[in-house]
Amino acid sequence: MATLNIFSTTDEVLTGLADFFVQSATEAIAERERFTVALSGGSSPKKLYELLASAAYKEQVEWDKVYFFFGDERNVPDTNPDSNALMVKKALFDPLNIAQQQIFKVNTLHSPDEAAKEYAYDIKAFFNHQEVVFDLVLLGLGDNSHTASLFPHTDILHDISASVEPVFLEDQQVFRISFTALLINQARYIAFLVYGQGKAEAVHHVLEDERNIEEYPAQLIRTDADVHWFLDEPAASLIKK
Ligand SMILES: O=C1O[C@H](COP(=O)(O)O)[C@@H](O)[C@H](O)[C@H]1O
Repeated sequence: MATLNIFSTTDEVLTGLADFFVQSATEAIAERERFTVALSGGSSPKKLYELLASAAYKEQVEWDKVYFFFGDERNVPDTNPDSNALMVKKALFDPLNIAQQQIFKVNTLHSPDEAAKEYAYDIKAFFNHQEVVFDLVLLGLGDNSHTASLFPHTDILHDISASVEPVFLEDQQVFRISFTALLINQARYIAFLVYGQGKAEAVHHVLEDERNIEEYPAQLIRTDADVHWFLDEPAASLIKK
């Protein structure tokens, strides 16, 4: 069973996850002298990144030993307001002066297919072509139960490689580039950040409904105790068990 951490307020959720990030980083650096983390995008995590860059947290992590990746990216230039890379640059990388060689971004100047292949290669090369095991993968949850860019009824849900793939979203007529579920599931720790009443139904479907990955893709993510959900009470309000 995944570990559920439920807090009263959004600020408490963010602090809970920031503390978990620090703990995971400290453990990884002590054991392997580096911390590899795949970041999530979208609307929810910006506040987490700002918190990690704040005075309260910035001295708690050896940032020069942290290597950053992106679990998914929009197929837009990294100057576009929709870019996950731009959001993280403003919220985390620039305030902490993270060196470019610690940041592994998707090259969205290439076609989605090429960008995904190139990113998969860069990741494998970073891990010396051994099994890719991130220390931590951060995830969000869309109100349609997508996570990373594993969207309902897309081909990537059936991908059986631990890799990076392009995803076409028919309803929006846009591409994204995303880790596959298998790549995410190889991580040491996985943490979901989910807050707000608007996410309550998705949380219930993913954690408690019958398995239906076409409708609830986040059910593809493993559910052992090293998968930590950080929720506020509104987002957790439809959890029955
Ligand atoms: O894991 C992720 O989830 C979000 C959905 O989060 P939201 O806060 O925007 O609702 C997703 O779109 C994002 O790209 C991804 O990394």
